[in-house]
Amino acid sequence: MIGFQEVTKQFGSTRALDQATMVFPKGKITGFLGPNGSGKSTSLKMIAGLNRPDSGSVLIDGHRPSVETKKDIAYLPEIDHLYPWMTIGEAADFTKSFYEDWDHNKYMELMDFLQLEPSMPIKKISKGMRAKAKLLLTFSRDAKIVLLDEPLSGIDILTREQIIQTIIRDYRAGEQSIIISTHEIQEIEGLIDEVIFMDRGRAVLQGEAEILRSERNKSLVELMKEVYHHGNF
Ligand SMILES: Nc1ncnc2c1ncn2[C@@H]1O[C@H](COP(=O)(O)OP(=O)(O)OP(=O)(O)O)[C@@H](O)[C@H]1O
Repeated sequence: MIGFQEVTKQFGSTRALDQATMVFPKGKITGFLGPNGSGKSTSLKMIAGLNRPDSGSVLIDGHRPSVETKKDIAYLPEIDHLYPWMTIGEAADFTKSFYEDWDHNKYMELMDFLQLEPSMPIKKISKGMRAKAKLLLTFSRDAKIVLLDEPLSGIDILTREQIIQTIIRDYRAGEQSIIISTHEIQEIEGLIDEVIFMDRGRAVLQGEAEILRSERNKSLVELMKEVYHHGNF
């Protein structure tokens, strides 16, 4: 379980997180939803150990983010972080050198499934292919925690479908925790067990997707519209 307890993070005059309290349950897929600037990327970076709270605490199975917790986390950032001068195969070798949980068989299978080739130069491939290459590197590890920051953003519909299938393909329910940040809930509604809605640096609604749907008799898309258009629920 990953828990945020009253976490605040300020960048200059911008409060990215404002006493955010939320729980990402273990072994589940959590949809981490919210408009631009609501604090999703800041939260994921905090779990990945790339930034620290100004106040409050973040605990991953009871431990503060550290070099040790990083070993169990596969993080797919929103930005295009692949080195353009590498081929996909070189980027894979580079990633592999950092992590003990690299699974070569999974890498080969996913490469085939995503219709990528190790010899493809990153600077020459399309945006959709780069998104798939990022996913390939993330899911070729057997990480206990997978953080996907906007994995579908700016990607065409067929590639989106492939990305969703990749997420479902090897997911180890109960063992692996996946957090997917997005503002496009439609694509992931069928995939997620849990949901957290962020607004202005706070988690404003969270819970099991199925329970929220039945309690409120609404789809998550409708619920999202209600949360963000009226600001109360
Ligand atoms: N390193 C930084 N320096 C300055 N401001 C930052 C930094 N990182 C985030 N912010 C600001 O903090 C706020 C929250 O940003 P964050 O990226 O966490 O939101 P988000 O929900 O992920 O949004 P998006 O969907 O646009 O990525 C924004 O106003 C953003 O501009």
